[in-house]
Amino acid sequence: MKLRFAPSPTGLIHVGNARQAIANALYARHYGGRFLLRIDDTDVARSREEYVTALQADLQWLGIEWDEFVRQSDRLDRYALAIEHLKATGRLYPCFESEQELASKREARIRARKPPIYDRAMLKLTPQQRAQAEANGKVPYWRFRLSDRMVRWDDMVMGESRVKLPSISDPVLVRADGTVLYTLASVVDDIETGITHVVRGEDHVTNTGVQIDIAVALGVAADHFRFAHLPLLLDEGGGKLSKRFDGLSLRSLRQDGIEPSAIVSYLARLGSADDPEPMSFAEQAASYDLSRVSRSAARFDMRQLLGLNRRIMHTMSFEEVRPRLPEGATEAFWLAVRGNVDMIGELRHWWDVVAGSIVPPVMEAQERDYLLKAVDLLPAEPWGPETWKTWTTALKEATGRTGKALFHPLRLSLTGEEKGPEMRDLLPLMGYDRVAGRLRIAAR
Ligand SMILES: Nc1ncnc2c1ncn2[C@@H]1O[C@H](COP(=O)(O)OP(=O)(O)OP(=O)(O)O)[C@@H](O)[C@H]1O
Repeated sequence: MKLRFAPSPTGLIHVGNARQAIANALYARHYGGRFLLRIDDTDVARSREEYVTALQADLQWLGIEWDEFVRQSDRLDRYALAIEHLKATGRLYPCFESEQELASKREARIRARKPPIYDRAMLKLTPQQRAQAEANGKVPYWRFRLSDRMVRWDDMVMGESRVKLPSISDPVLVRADGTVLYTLASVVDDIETGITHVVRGEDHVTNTGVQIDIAVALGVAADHFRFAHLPLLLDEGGGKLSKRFDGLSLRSLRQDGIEPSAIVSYLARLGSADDPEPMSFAEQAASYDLSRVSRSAARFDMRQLLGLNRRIMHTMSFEEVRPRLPEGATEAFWLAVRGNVDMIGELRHWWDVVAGSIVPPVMEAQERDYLLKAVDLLPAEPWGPETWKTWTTALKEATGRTGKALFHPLRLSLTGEEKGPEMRDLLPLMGYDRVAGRLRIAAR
């Protein structure tokens, strides 16, 4: 068994792409198969080397390892051989129509209430007409003559699937400049690199019909590959994700401080019958089941991802996170805050709360005396976990305040936040001078 993830290096990969990478890698690991990373860079105008580097780094960050690596741009000679074969067997035919001619033919067909597919006019070209076109300086591009049949396959996610080839235009597989299109390159690669299972997005369903036909023309059986098409992942507003908009790229989630295992755990189970659970890659692989993925589109839910992230962070040791903590942050700080933040990015603020400075909150005038009293009653250092209790008990006795009236003005003055980690843990980290100073500022 061998699977592959085949992104085009045309932008930073997003959570939708990552969902496919994860599905392929987990399925391969689950069955002890191999996993190949293929860079689909036949579109020279849009492919960029920096995105190849970025996507490898992003996948490695997720914990995805590949057994083999190939690039389509290194395999052009293989495609040339396949092109020769398809020409020799009459499946590729030269075309000379311009974009404009094709557009007006399409309009004419729509007006005549016919499906706007290519009319195969060039199939009827005589050798003389072709020679004439070439003598006039025209260079052909090449279309693949699709079979007149229905292609069927048993999709591992979508179930019984079919594509009616006669209702699709014969696809262009070779451009006039001789470059190959993805549709052909992908089939040649899948055959020659020994891919057995093609797991990809639902946007490829029609492609699959065409590619099965091409694969058969290249000499393999119609059921040579098993296919799984996962529904596309939509953004929170129900829109399509794109490599061109950075919003849900792995890079931006990483910069926000989301844990890679939260992303893998979330995407592995998204749209499936099983709730996402924080697990390592190996644990995910052990329980991975493609047949439990739903056929309907899944929507990315940031709150669910953050919920998982929070659970994962809660169990992380100081040693694990140390390199990503603000400079100088101690283990006591990590233990105090880790259960109260959704992502590492939020720690900067809490470090400023205990060791730096914060924007002073605006307090109600009637809290003034209370806050000054709180300064008076601050216990002398050294402070420990019991200091908060000792202090607030003394304040309660001196002022008669209880509950929210007792605690809330203190938390707000000292942290600038309504909620957050336990004050019991934060107070000793802040120290007498910072606490007294903040209370005095808040009382102004
Ligand atoms: N929103 C999405 N949800 C799930 N899978 C997706 C989504 N968008 C793309 N994919 C899948 O990601 C894989 C990599 O494809 P590809 O690199 O062509 O992505 P793409 O985002 O469609 O790229 P481009 O925008 O450059 O065409 C394919 O299996 C594709 O089906």
